[in-house]
Amino acid sequence: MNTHVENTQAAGLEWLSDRRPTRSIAIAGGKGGVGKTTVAVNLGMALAMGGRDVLLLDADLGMANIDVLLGLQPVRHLGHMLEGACRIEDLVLDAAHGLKVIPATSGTRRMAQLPNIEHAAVIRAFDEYPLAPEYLIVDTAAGISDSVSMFAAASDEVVVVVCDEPASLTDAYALIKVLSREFAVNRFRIVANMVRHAQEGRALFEKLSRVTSRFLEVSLDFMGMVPHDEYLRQAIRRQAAVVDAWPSSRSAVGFKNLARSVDTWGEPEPRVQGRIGFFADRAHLGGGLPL
Ligand SMILES: Nc1ncnc2c1ncn2[C@@H]1O[C@H](COP(=O)(O)OP(=O)(O)OP(=O)(O)O)[C@@H](O)[C@H]1O
Repeated sequence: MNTHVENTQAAGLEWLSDRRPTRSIAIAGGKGGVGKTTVAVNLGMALAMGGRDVLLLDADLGMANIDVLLGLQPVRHLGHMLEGACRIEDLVLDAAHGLKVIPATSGTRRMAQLPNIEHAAVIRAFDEYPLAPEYLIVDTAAGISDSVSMFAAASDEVVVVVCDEPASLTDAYALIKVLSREFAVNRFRIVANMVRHAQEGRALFEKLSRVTSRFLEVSLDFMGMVPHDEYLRQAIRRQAAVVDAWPSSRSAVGFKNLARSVDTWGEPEPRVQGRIGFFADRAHLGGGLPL
């Protein structure tokens, strides 16, 4: 049996169909610590275990930690590419199940405070990326800095992670407001993380929806929820994604459901004219997605 089929069956993710054109998905949240990186890593890994070709970009520049979470040892990071020392494809690391990772760096003030022209250079670098993945998952930083806004606005989809804390909802609202008013992003997918029971996830989504529908011209879709799960911490200690280390745990099941939902999304919204985007030069990929 080939590895691709084995991975899919082992993960209980038999949704596979034909190869997809590239879709970029930013994972954001406003507030720190709501689980953006956890969602990015496990969603990426679940899709990879389902046989999808996934590239995970650590865009939490300056406080990056995807490499640590997945036990990878980067030699170079995005800073080296910006200095012209290497190309974007030279940064790619191989994680389990074929998941590919582009690391950033941690503890570097220059990377945390890049000017917008360099954020744009990171996004444009993907135009030259030789093998377009089916999914590019972009883990963004906390807050509503220019970096977060630019990476989110450059993606086909924006996933907003929330949890049951008042500051999480107010920060998620602030992020959605900035992205809609200043960057014309008008569709958001909401993930409720660390939920204690199913009603809590829905209730969080509905609370956020009520406020956005009153004050903003945006559409919010409930993407799903991930339970609070101690196995996640154990997976972190093992430097592995929980979907890989404990595929039957509560959180792993939640992440796999998120991955299934991603794989059923329809066409992305057409890109706003003139805005830079990941894989904007997609004509050569034959994907036929609107630019
Ligand atoms: N569903 C969950 N169950 C239990 N713990 C979780 C869950 N999701 C995230 N965590 C834990 O919460 C902490 C914060 O998660 P994470 O680093 O993914 O958040 P973040 O939003 O990316 O943070 P930052 O804003 O600092 O980048 C981590 O210790 C993580 O293991």
